[in-house]
Parts: sequence; structure tokens; C-alpha cells
Amino acid sequence: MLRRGHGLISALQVRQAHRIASACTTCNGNVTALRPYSTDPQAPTHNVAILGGGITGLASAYYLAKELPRAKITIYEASDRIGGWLSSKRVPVKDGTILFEAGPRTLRPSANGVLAARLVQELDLAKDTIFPQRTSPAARNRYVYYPDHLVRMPHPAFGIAENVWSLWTEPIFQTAIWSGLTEITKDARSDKVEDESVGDFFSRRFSKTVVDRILSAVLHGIYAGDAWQLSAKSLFPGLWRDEATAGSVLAGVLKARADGLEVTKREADYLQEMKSYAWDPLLKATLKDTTVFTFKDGLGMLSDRLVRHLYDQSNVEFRTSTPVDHIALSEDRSSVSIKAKDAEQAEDFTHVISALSPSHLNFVTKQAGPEALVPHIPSVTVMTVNLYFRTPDLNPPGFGYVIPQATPFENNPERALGVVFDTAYSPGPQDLDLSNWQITDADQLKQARDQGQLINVNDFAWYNMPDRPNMQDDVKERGTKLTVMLGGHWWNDWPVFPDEQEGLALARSVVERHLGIKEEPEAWSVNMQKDCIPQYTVGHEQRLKTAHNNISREYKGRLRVAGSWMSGVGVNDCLRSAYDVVRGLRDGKDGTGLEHIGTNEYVRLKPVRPGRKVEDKAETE
Ligand SMILES: C=Cc1c2[nH]c(c1C)Cc1[nH]c(c(CCC(=O)O)c1C)Cc1[nH]c(c(C)c1CCC(=O)O)Cc1[nH]c(c(C)c1C=C)C2
Repeated sequence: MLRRGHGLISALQVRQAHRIASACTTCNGNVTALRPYSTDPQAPTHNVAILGGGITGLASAYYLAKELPRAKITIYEASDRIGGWLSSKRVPVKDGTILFEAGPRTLRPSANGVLAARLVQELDLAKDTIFPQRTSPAARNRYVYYPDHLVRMPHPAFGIAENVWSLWTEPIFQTAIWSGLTEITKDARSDKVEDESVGDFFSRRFSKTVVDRILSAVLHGIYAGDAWQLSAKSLFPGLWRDEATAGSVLAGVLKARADGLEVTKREADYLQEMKSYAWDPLLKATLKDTTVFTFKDGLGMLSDRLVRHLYDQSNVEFRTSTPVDHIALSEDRSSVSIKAKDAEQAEDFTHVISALSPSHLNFVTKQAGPEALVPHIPSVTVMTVNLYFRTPDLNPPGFGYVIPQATPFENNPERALGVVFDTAYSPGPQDLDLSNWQITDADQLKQARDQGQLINVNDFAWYNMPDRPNMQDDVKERGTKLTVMLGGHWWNDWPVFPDEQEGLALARSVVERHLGIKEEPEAWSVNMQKDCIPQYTVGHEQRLKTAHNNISREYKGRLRVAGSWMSGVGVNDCLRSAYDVVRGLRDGKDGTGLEHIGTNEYVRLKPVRPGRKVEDKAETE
């Protein structure tokens, strides 16, 4: 069995271990001197095992330590690495180092993302955060590749003329306006329809062309999934309900504008709670000006910082390289025993939080097949290929582009899902040069900082006005960094996936065809993210209800679940499910983490009055 210190060392990449060693006041820079686990003088109230050391497991441990400070917490992770899909690495290039993200790369500070923003404050990450402004091209310019070129999606900031011209002339928008205008005239679905695919739902309400050319692109960018398989009820619960209650999606949206948005009671309570948070005023102001944010060493900084924070808690133990073989409820139902693969004996815990995928959970509960604890939830594999080119500005300014299902095969034979323009998220060497600044008076900026005011330079909000902005790519000359996303549902039936060299060749072929980039990349990285995105296919809600009933019946509140397979596949959603599962445990309910699924209690939020700023709206909602 691994003790706390040993577990930590093997848990982290060398870079992480060094960071922790230097940050930990009790370690004297020597990782082997990290103190072993020590118990609280007062008996622990709960003895909780967390299965899985990805972002959900880490966040669950974090919220547990906060909400139940006397709980003993043990984190089991099968691999020798903590952090799961969050995977950032620094790569050398000729004139410095650049940062490659294999998985998610940005976070939104709204809705479930308020939790991420709170972690920025609580883990003292604000000074390492990069805040692209909501007016920046990274935030505004989003492209879709259809049928053979990039189309910039309309945005109020581009003006009526450009937006109308684009809507009128681009084939991607064919039928979009007319189907939007006539949506309200279409019959509502029958009460008997329990769920249907996003494709079927939007085809009925709007048009098939809208699904194939626009919506499927959006779904690629989030789920890497197939519009004709994903569930309308689970992905668009608000619109699904609008059709049932208001007769049409448009009528529902108009009603929400007039009378206020209808949300579940649980959601309203969460939003209320988020509103009362004690924000650092400067961070709050900075976040209001931001739609996405990231960190100077990538999103991996979030998991690193969580690990460091947890390590400092005497009641938290990491067990890495420790796959769990099975778990079982004790006969008197007072505990769950966990048997790790190489352990001689099982260990008892009062509660277990599983941050595992459904198939892993079924494996450890020995309830797979027809007896599965959690019904099968499919997932897709995404290959991300990071490319770094010496020449700057090889892509148009913006966030990147997604490729819809309707893009003809000859224009996307690689079956790419999209390309992210990573250089847009981070200041570059040009931002160090004062003469490049939109505001050049540094003294004035510093004065503003001292008064706690927000400081924006070029496209970024500079939290606390550092002498040097946070940059992901530490280079003398700016280059172009892109990530090509391949696979997803396109690879569903493939018996084998491309290897590294094939992935690189596919990605280069994509950027040559779509962006005209023929240059040899100076650095690259191919990352196979096997089964990384769960697919909420038609009937997903029913599967979650079944899972809830099974877990509740078999484990009587002793086993609870969290993760990306239930109510959202993003990092923010993982944080939210961790937050909720811990609060369920704290409140002592006989919950599973899935008790909210299909709840029918709705409340109406206050309507947003015209003229009110969007950001104020986000905060209230
Ligand atoms: C590994 C690839 C991923 C793809 N989607 C996700 C991942 C991790 C998950 C995801 N992506 C987005 C959302 C919406 C919520 C949000 O936080 O914005 C979710 C849940 C949006 C998004 N899509 C792309 C980016 C850069 C973002 C912002 C969030 C992030 O950094 O992941 C680009 C993109 N992601 C995927 C594809 C195919 C794609 C194409 C350009 C798949």
C-alpha cells in the first residue's frame, strides 16, 4: 500500500513534484521528506474514499475537505498520474518554450464555471490566469468550415450589414432564417415522445439543413458527437421543455424574456448561492470582462494547484498507481469495503465517491453486462494534434473553427472535427512592447491597479497589472499554434485508430487544405484521448434514473457518483457534479449524486430588462 508521501511522488510528473516540494514549507525542497499521513486528534466524522484522481476526483476531495473538515479522505488513482484529461505540457522550440494542451484548454466563468472562477480565487491562481477580453477576436470570432471555406459566425459587434450579408449569401445559412421565422407555426410534439435525437428535434422545429450545416458543427465542438444520436432532452432541456409547455421553442424563449427564465429549483438555489460569494473585487471586475480564461501553464495548473492544496491537508491521502479491484457494501450497511488490486486486505470506508467512468464503476462493483449498476453510456475517442509553426498569423484572428457533418467528404476526407487557434488565448511577445499597447501610459495603468480598477491591455485583462503579462508561449518571436481535433463519432466503428505519425499526417493535411499551411511544424504533439467524451445519446436521462435507482438500492447512500457522464461533459460540469455530490453527502441525504435527474420542480427567475448588461444577467442567473 502506498503511503501519502510515496503516493504523491509517483502521482505527479517530475515538474509537479518539484513545484510542490518548493512550495511546501515542511519539505525543505526535499520530496522524500514529505510528512506521512497524520490523523486529526478528534475522531473523523466520515472516512471517505474517492475513486479516480482526475479533475472530478480532485474537486470532490477539495469540496469534502472544505465542507467536512473532519473527514478522512483517501484518493485512489489507478495510474501514476493525477489530473486525468487535463494535460498541459511545455515543449522546447528554437527561441524558448511553448505550451501544448492535450485536452481542454479554456474555462468559462459563467453558470457552472462560477465554481472554476471561485477556485481561481481560493487556490490563489488569479495572478497566473490569462483573461482574454470579451471583445477580443478569440471571444468573438468563431468560424464554421462549410462547404469549402471558413464562415465567420454572425455577432452583434460585426454590424448589421456584415451579418445580414453573411446570412443572405453563405450556403451554411440556407433555410436558417425562414425556418427560424416559421418555427412558431409548427405543431408541438406528442406527449408520448419521451426523447429524440437533437437532429430529429431541430429538424422538426427548424430544418434538417440547419442541423447538418450548423448545429452538428456546434455539437462537434462540445461533444465530438453525432447530432443524429445525441439526446435533445439531455442536451437542450430548456428548449425541449419550451416545446412542451409553450408550444414552440421561440414562444418559450420570448416568454423567458418577458417573464423570466424558468429553471429547476435546484439550479435556482445554486445560482443564488453563487451570487452571495465574497469575491475579490478586482477578480470580479476582471471576470466580468472575460468569456473564457486559462492559465499561463495551461489548465494542468488547476489540477496541480488542487493537488498541492490537498497535500497540505493532514486528513487527505493520495494512493496513486493503485487500481481498485472491487468494492462491496458491508453486511450491516454501515461501510463500503475497497480491495485494491495488489493489496492483501480490503479496507473499510463510511462512504465512497466514484469519479470513475460508468464502465470502470461497473467493473469495480462487479456489476457489468445486463446486471450493470450503470447502464451502458457510450463515449468517443478524440485525437488532438498540437502543431506549432514558426510563421505568425497563419490563421485568421479568432477562436478556431468547427466542421459540420454536412461538409462534403472531399473537403474533409480526414474526418476532422475542427481546429483551435491556440495563439489567440494568450498574450505574445508583441504584448511586452509598450508601443504596441492600445493604452501606452503605464503609470496611468499602475495607478488604476492601485485603485482596484480593471486594467485592459490589447485583448487581455491584466489582473493586478504585472510587469509582464502571463504568456503561455515563452518565445522571442511569435509563431502560430493550432490544435487539430480528429475522430469523435467519425471513428465509432473503426477497428483501429491512426497511430502518431498517421495522426500528424492527417492534421497537416487538414491545415494545408483549410488554411493553406504548407510549412513544416517546428513542434508537434499527437495525443490519443481514448473514450474521453461520454455521449448523451437518446434515452440518456432514463439511463441515469436507472443508475440512480440501482446505486440507491444496492449501496444505501454509501456510494455516490460524480463525473462527466451525467450532467455535462466539460471541466466546469465536472466541478459542479463534485460540488453537488459533496453537498449531498454533507447534508446526509440518502443520495447517489444522481438524485436531481428528471426533477420537475421549476421556478422562474426575474426577467432581464432590456438595456441591462449581459454580464449582469449572467451573474443573476
Ligand atoms: C478534447 C476535446 C474536447 C472537445 N470538446 C470538449 C473537449 C474536452 C469539451 C467541451 N468543449 C467545449 C465545451 C463547452 C463548454 C465550454 O467550456 O466552453 C465543452 C464541454 C467548447 C470548446 N470547444 C473547443 C474549445 C477550445 C472549447 C472551449 C473549452 C475547451 O477548452 O475545451 C474546440 C473543440 N473541442 C472539441 C472539438 C472537436 C473542437 C473543435 C474546434 C472536442
